[in-house]
Amino acid sequence: MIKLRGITKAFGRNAVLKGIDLTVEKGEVVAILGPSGSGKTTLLRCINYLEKPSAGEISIGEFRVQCKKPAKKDIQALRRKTAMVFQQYNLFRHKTALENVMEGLIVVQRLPKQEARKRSVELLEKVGLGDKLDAYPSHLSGGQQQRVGIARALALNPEVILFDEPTSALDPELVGEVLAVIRKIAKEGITMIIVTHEMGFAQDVASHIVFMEGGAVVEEGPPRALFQSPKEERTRQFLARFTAESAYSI
Ligand SMILES: Nc1ncnc2c1ncn2[C@@H]1O[C@H](COP(=O)(O)OP(=O)(O)OP(=O)(O)O)[C@@H](O)[C@H]1O
Repeated sequence: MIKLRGITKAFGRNAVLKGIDLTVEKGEVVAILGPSGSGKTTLLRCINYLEKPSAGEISIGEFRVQCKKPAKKDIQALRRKTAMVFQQYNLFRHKTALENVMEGLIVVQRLPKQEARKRSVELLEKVGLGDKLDAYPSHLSGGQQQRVGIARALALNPEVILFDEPTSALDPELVGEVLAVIRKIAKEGITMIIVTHEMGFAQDVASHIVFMEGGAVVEEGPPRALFQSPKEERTRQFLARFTAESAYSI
């Protein structure tokens, strides 16, 4: 189980996270929704210390970090327990798909090269890229690069995978293939926190939805309740805006 308590983050005078509490059960898929600038990405980045929270506490199982004064070893441990899938993929440009996935297994998990290779091939096959092992990122579509990013995150065998708007950099026709892979691994019981603007996907895949605005959690609950009968006016307005926009784009 993952527990965030009182996560606070400011950039200068801009208070971006105002004491976030969140509990994610093992195997749960949590989608974080909210308007642009509400702090969704910052929250995700705080969970694996790509951003340093100003205050709060992060627990993953028995492991606990006090964010104000974390020990260096605790930050390293936190990073090993969490893997991030980035909006812009963040692959090594000069490494092949296979080498990108192997990297974490060799450097972080210290697996022997042959073992790392075998596991990476399996993971790339799992995300449908068994025929692209030796391709460099520049020869892969955005959707394929993101699937390498997902294989790389899975390779680390983390307690939770953090997805930061995994499809928002993709051309519309490539979104489906990435969402299909995320759907597939969600069914395997991997704990995930997904920041997304894909409402249909969130509704479909997530077991729990969190709606954020202005650096705070406004409302959270199961998808059905939150989408069909939101309690808060701000959630209602946000969802109504999205529904109107998608109707317009059709
Ligand atoms: N590195 C940074 N330095 C200064 N301000 C930042 C930094 N990163 C984010 N912010 C600010 O924090 C606020 C929240 O940004 P964040 O990216 O977390 O929002 P978001 O909800 O993920 O938005 P979007 O849906 O547009 O990605 C914004 O006001 C943003 O300008």
